[in-house]
Amino acid sequence: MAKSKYEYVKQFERDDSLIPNTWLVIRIDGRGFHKFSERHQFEKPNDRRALDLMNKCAETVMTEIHDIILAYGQSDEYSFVLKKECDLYCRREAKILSTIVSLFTSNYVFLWKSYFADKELQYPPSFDGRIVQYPSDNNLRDYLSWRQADCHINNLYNTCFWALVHSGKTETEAENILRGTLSSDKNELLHSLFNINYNNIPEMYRKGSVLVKQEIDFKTLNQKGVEVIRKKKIVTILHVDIIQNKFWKEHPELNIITIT
Ligand SMILES: Nc1nc2c(ncn2[C@@H]2O[C@H](COP(=O)(O)OP(=O)(O)OP(=O)(O)O)[C@@H](O)[C@H]2O)c(=O)[nH]1
Ligand SMILES: [Mg+2]
Ligand SMILES: [Mg+2]
Repeated sequence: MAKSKYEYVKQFERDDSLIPNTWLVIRIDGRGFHKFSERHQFEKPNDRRALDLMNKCAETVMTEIHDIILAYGQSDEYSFVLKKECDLYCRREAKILSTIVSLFTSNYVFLWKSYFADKELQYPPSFDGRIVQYPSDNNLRDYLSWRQADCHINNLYNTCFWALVHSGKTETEAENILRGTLSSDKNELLHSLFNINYNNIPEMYRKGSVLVKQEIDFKTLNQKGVEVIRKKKIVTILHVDIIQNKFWKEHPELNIITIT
């Protein structure tokens, strides 16, 4: 068929292919979730239902996009890791990013009622997203360590802050008490004032959520009606340390080199 005279407009499109053989990390983050969490009366500092909803959305994304090998989530953010050799959409950045962000967001709205049966969604939430390429396994591990350390620092601070506020301090007073304190001071404050042992707080709040795929055997019937065993990958959720080597050694399928 002859080309239409309009087709030249395709020349204006940019090549946004990501470079080959690099880990791809897609991080999405709730837009204005400070306000969103207030409007929906999320529990402070951690709302289990809100986090469970985030985890379910991530699980759906991971199940749908086969190239995602690992995901890590905390607060209103999720990071998805695509394997180095991934050729999804010929590694075109906009296609990969927009698919993951929209799939996550539509699931968030679609599944809202299953997690918040008693709360109407007040307005449509949105998520931003970016893709970062990491050339080495260590870069990828440092990225994930950075996010998990961020989860820990924020959670320790927020746990102290809301314990102080719930005990009658104003938000300004709580801020002043916590200004300049070290982790050890915060642990001590929780223990001495509120009899809270920080290590007993649920691991999901302290460590965030790690999603991996596990291969399992399942029984099914083939075309002749004979029972056969097939393999399939299911997404498993963990709340574990991903900074130390232990996790990476326990998951050789992720193909991350661990230096002992
Ligand atoms: N109460 C409560 N709030 C939460 C929870 N998880 C996330 N949030 C809120 O979401 C915010 C997420 O932080 P950011 O992503 O840095 O801030 P943001 O308001 O989403 O702003 P942008 O991401 O820049 O659009 C936190 O500061 C909290 O206010 C939760 O479990 N409970
Ligand atoms: Mg946000
Ligand atoms: Mg955030």
